[in-house]
Amino acid sequence: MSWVRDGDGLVGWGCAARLDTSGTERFVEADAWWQDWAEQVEVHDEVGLPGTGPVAFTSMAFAEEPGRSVLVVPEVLVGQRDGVRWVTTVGEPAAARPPEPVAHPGMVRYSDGQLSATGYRQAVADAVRRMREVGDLDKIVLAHDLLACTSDPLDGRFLLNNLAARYPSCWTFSVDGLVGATPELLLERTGQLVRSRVLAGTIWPREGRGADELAAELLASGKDRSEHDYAASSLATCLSPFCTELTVPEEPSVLRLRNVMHLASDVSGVLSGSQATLLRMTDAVHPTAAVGGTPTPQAVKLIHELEGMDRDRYAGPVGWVDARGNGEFGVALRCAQIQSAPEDREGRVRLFAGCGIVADSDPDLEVAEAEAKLLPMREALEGIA
Ligand SMILES: C=C(O[C@H]1C=CC=C(C(=O)O)[C@@H]1O)C(=O)O
Repeated sequence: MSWVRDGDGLVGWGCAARLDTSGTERFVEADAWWQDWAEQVEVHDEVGLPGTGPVAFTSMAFAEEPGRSVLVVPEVLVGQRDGVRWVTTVGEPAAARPPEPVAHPGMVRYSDGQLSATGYRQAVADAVRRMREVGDLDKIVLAHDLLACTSDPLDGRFLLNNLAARYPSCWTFSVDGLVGATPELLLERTGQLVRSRVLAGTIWPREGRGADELAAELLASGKDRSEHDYAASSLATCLSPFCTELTVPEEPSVLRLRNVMHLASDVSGVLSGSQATLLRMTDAVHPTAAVGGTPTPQAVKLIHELEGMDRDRYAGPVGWVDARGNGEFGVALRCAQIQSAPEDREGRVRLFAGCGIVADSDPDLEVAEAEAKLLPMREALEGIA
């Protein structure tokens, strides 16, 4: 299990406690379980920072149905934050074995997942037609998947090392086989402060175009600005009832990554005295219009109809919570679900990528954008340095 950004973060192993849950009440159940569990343990914490003491790595399903959500409390946790390092153990962990060396997964073969690129193009075209003809939807985020098989066993650490090296500003995560490097922070809580990095609106490298030129084009694109505004306002609307102050930038900035650039809004707030926990607040803001759409209920319903696939935990909240209520949740993007067991002779993994669609989206460009968003995971699998 891990959650690492720029070398800081948490890495855990072993399982001291675990909850599997699903359905509409998954966040409520997860929250109650974690609070109960944390109340019953005796904690000796000499460090007192966010992420010290017991921590539950968390990965929630995107949708109410189907989907499974999981919380895992590792037996051993190693943390680092601003030059401070710590180790947390829960109970009497089994004697540590020296870690196995990380092996290359060999050759990679790709095949269609539950929704092929052609099916995805059609789903986007259908959504655009519906937006233009019916007019009950302003934005929808549609995704598709891709299967990859590796000729040798697949070790999640191989992917994590590559992602963390190539995308240091992203949050590189691994929870129960869901591995990725997300640039999008759904919600971070540190004491009474909350923070979010909303992303929506994307441009990707094109022949003969410099980075500054691309960034300027993205900022000037009305289509991307409207995609972004829906996402930022969905987050702000759902978060503001919990806050006495909430600051949303008037204009987005550009986040530059090696595969894509995004319009970004860094939102920050101060919580009111309410007892809302991070998991309850996450329940309130998920799914933002960066992964759902506007209005949310119509968009989520149409996602199910048009994609016809199970997103599982892709685009759901992923991260960690500690026993004091601090924690970080990213949006599980640029990720893959490892389906093979570590002892399997071949690896099997399901990759995901999606795009925000508005009435003037072009289905061919959305297919190309999803390709660009699949690159980090494909290159990590192929071991491209
Ligand atoms: C849904 C994804 O990206 C979201 C986050 C950033 C930009 C997005 C966009 O421009 O469409 C998406 O809203 C994904 O990477 O699968």
